[in-house]
Amino acid sequence: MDGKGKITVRCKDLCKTFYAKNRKQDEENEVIRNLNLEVRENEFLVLFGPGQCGKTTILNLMAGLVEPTSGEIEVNGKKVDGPSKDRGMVYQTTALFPWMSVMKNVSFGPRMQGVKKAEWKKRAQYYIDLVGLTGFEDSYPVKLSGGMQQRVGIARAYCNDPDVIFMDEPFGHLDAQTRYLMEEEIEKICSKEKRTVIFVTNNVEEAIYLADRIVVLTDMPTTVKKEYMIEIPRPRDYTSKQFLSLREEITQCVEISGTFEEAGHGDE
Ligand SMILES: Nc1ncnc2c1ncn2[C@@H]1O[C@H](COP(=O)(O)OP(=O)(O)OP(=O)(O)O)[C@@H](O)[C@H]1O
Repeated sequence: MDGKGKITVRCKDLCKTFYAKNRKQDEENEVIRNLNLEVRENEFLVLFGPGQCGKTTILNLMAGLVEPTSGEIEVNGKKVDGPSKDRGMVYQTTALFPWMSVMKNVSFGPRMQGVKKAEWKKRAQYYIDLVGLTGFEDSYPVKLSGGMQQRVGIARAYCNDPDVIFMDEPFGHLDAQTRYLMEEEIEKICSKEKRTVIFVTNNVEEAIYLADRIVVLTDMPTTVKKEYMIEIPRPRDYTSKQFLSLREEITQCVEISGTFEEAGHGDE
């Protein structure tokens, strides 16, 4: 990244408070406070922060699934005011349609838009091949491993041809081995199919392995704490000196946020 280029996503003074009514009183949960963020075209941006700081809420706001309390979000210069096919989502649990084959799951978006069969089949096959699932077109999700299901979820997001893809801890439920494999896979896919990706993870190694830039978030109410441009050449070596020293620095940056001190006094 050279810091130039078109901005795909812009969050300006973004705030989100959830209000819940309980029997005794109205409760407020201020999750995001004045978050400012710009994400450039084809950038792989990782949101990294303490547990429960509001990472998923930020993605949901950008995806138009949740409304901000104040502030604005723009995608390609257009105000976000609801979900759109220009914004794809890959979830932690795959959220596939269990009654649909891999082909039908991947092609779901184009089919819903009325794209002709020959075209959606071609497009879906391209992404099925890209994620390494050639031969599994007619399989159903239940027959696939967790890693394979995530591949379907990724192919489905790409097949809709979005401008930006949000990935919410997509490998969080996978075993360590599969997770490493998927990190390599997603890197290959992203270098072949350039897209703006905003990726949430709690795993510092995953963040450094994948990111062009890591945005470290504060505790709740969350905002940007610090940003790191990751300029280590790809594919990255988890054991290199540069990787390890960055891991140390970013881990400390998150720990200093006070999560752990507060956790110690949680029951007082
Ligand atoms: N729809 C909602 N209604 C009320 N509160 C919500 C809602 N969605 C999220 N929250 C609250 O927002 C806070 C942040 O949750 P969120 O899931 O965004 O954090 P996170 O950083 O993604 O968590 P994790 O580290 O577990 O992935 C939590 O206190 C949660 O209870």
